[in-house]
Amino acid sequence: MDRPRTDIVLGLLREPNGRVWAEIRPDGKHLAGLRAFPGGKRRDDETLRQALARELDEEIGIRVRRARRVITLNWDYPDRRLRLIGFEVTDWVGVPRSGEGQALAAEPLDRDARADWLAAMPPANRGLVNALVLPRCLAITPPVRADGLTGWQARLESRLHSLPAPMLVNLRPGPAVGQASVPWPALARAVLAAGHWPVVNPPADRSWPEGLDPRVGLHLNHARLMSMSAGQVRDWQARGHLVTAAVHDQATLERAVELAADLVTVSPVRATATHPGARGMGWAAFAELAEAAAMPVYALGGVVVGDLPRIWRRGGFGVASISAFW
Ligand SMILES: Nc1nc2c([nH]c(=O)n2[C@@H]2O[C@H](COP(=O)(O)OP(=O)(O)OP(=O)(O)O)[C@@H](O)[C@H]2O)c(=O)[nH]1
Repeated sequence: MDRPRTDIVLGLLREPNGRVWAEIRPDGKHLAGLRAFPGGKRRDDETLRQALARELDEEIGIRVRRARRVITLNWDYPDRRLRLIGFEVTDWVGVPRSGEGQALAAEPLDRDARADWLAAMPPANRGLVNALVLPRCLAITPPVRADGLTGWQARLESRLHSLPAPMLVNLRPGPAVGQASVPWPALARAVLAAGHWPVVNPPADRSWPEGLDPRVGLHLNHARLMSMSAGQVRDWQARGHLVTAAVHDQATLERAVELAADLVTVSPVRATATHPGARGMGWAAFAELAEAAAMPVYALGGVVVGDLPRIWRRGGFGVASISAFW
């Protein structure tokens, strides 16, 4: 039988100016020399929040006043099986200071600083960093209609300015238009100019991100998720691209975890008008997939922004939709 997981509570302390506190793991400890969030093991007699309060008091001398759980992820090291529980802490008493001799500093963390943080932290922390920078809403564009790409692009550009920024915007003109005719760089620029975070579907030749703005994310649909090599995905991520993936079941989730996708959509949660005939998996199945994920999970399929509290209760992170946003 698998060894039980050890719960690790982590404080993601965010200052009002957007800086986030992190320490350098001290010599002699697991992951020594890497940047890490303050926190540690939950004791058997503690709740998660009690453990968070104790760890942050002991380690950096602060008293937590407001914290919300933003992500939980399972991570296996060769010698230990962990469950990392990240709490975003936005109000506390005291100034964080090193209580255990570790270097401690608050650094900016936003979309542009994301890649530097990921490079400095252990791979396990990718999901935690992403949970601090990703918007909760992912708007997927509807496909091109009878009026063609020009009408679609005009509708997109006008809508972008009325969507509350920032959002993730997944550009999907759909199969009716040839990849070659889609003006991807111009579309991505329009999304960026409106303050959002563009995500595109790379064509099959896979060499495409050459020269692409690193702020543009790349989406792996089912076919790409199953065929893409981990090395290719790592290469995109090393250039700063966010990599998103479509998950429908345990097998596709395992593949997304293997490729270390930055976020996944899980669908269809409910039956939707855009995919007639597809039955929703329901919230219990969604929760099971969210629990096994190592990255932020967006519910997709018949969900709306008002479902966010329900999504959070089931271990999800955000909401993805076509019809809720267009
Ligand atoms: N504090 C902290 N630990 C992390 C992070 N990411 C991550 O994988 N871990 C792992 O989570 C565990 C944290 O537990 P800990 O800090 O109480 O454990 P430790 O090994 O330092 O102390 P120990 O000597 O009591 O075993 C370690 O195995 C650590 O490598 C992180 O961002 N912060």
